Amino acid sequence: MKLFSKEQIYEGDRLTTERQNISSTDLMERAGTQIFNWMHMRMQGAQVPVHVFCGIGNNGGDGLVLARHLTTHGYNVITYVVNYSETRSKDFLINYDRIKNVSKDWPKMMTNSANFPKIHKDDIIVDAVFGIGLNRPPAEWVAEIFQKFRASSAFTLSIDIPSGLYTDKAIANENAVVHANYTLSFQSPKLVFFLPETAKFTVQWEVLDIGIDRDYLVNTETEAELISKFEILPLYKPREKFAHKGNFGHALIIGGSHGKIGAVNLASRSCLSSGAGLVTAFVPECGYHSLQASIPEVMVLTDKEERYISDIKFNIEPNAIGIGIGLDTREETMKALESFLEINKNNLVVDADGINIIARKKSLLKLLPPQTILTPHPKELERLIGKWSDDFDKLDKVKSLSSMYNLIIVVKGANTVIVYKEKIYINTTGNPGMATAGTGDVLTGIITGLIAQGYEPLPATLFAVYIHGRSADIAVEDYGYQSLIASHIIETIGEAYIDLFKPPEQTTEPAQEQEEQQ
Ligand SMILES: NC(=O)C1=CN([C@@H]2O[C@H](COP(=O)(O)OP(=O)(O)OC[C@H]3O[C@@H](n4cnc5c(N)ncnc54)[C@H](O)[C@@H]3O)[C@@H](O)[C@H]2O)[C@H](O)CC1
Ligand SMILES: [K+]
Repeated sequence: MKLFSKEQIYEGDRLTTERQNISSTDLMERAGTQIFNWMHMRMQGAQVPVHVFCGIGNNGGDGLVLARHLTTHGYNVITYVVNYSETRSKDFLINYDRIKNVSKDWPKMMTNSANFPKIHKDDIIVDAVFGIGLNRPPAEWVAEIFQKFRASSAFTLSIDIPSGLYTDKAIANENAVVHANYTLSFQSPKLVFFLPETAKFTVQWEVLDIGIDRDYLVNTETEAELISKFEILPLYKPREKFAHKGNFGHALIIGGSHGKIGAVNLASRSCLSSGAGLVTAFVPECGYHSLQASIPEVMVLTDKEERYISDIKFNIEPNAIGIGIGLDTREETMKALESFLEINKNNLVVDADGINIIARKKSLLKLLPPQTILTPHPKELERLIGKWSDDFDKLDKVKSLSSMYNLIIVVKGANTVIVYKEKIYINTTGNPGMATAGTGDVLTGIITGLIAQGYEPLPATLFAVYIHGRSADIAVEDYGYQSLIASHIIETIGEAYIDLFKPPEQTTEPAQEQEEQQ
């Protein structure tokens, strides 16, 4: 799913009104009506007090449309105008007039936080104060209103975006943002719903279709994209009946040191389970027996050193190499990695200590082959790009590193982000159970396995991150967050593949909602 920028959304609105020959007021009517339909379907006329807080821009206009429909359908609705500016938008004003026609209770004007109403915890708050047009911090008294929303504990539904969030920059003050239980976002979710510092401001989100011009939506390239089954399925490479193991490549996993052979075990097993035809592990001598005994399918080559890797030499011709897991960063191993990179021409996936070594010696970056994949966790990323001031600064830094060295960078986290040059992909699978030892090794194995069997580096990375998270989502149903371990994720890779071909669960749209949309 494309994540449109603020500018692209405004342009989409403009083109839609032009091509569908409707006014911006009509478009706002659609937007507000969609929110109403959503609520009406769930509330079925319940007389819970609904407090609709409207700003003075178009987000506030949407709120007024909603409040009008709630009123005419007999709901218990109280409307407020958070009058943070006298520069009201045209469509706000039109809808301000319209609501006065349907109710004797005109919207209550708020110019400070002192006259904030009493809101019971079982009431509903609709937040239509700021939309995507926020361009500077809200006034202190407006922030106080947001804090009172939160203090009331009432269910808070934000329209389009929790008020106080920008679409394209970091917030300055967490207290000046609405904490939404649910956000109904028009046409596309906003990037900030997925970034670590701002994801918490909405517990859930949903996209409402307001009929923006199809051609525009299809043909507009976005900087960010959300990756779910819909995007992943077309990347899948089907297998032919007469295929044999030689068709699916040879993957090499290089890593391990005394006490960290398990990392290589995990990566090699996940590499096999992702579908690589052959997998060889290259480890220090001490890893030989445990690997041979625990994974009979994997071939093992060893370094001359017993406890660490000192010289990476092998007589096979792999199609992809995953390197760095459990590697250690001692001097001898650093030298070995450097010598290896100087002659290597193979597709590479670099993880863990492989990244730490490169972070210590940045000149190694230019030895990485084109479209090498780096899979840092937050600390490794910081060693690589330095400290960042906020999520947007982090993305900028990652993008420039990616562009400068032609790298695919997997920024691991709750919503793993894959960056390639100027483009960012946000994964939607995975769960908190994955915050446990070895899950990164499993990911490295899957990416390496996919490249070995013929996936190009970028599709391999997107596919792997998705499958890795999906496997964990399947496994967590049996194990729960606490007891999920990396090995479980490997066991369910097969189910994650099968799941790709299951039809999506049916979402039954009640007829009533459909009718209202027309
Ligand atoms: N396709 C769609 O998604 C549609 C969305 N709609 C809704 O319109 C808003 C965006 O409306 P806009 O008027 O541009 O912005 P806001 O409502 O967020 O209004 C803010 C308004 O106030 C000014 N401003 C910005 N920051 C501040 C501040 N800190 N203090 C005071 N004033 C501020 C700014 O100049 C704006 O004018 C979108 O989110 C949707 O809800 C349409 O209804 C239909 C199509
Ligand atoms: K809002």
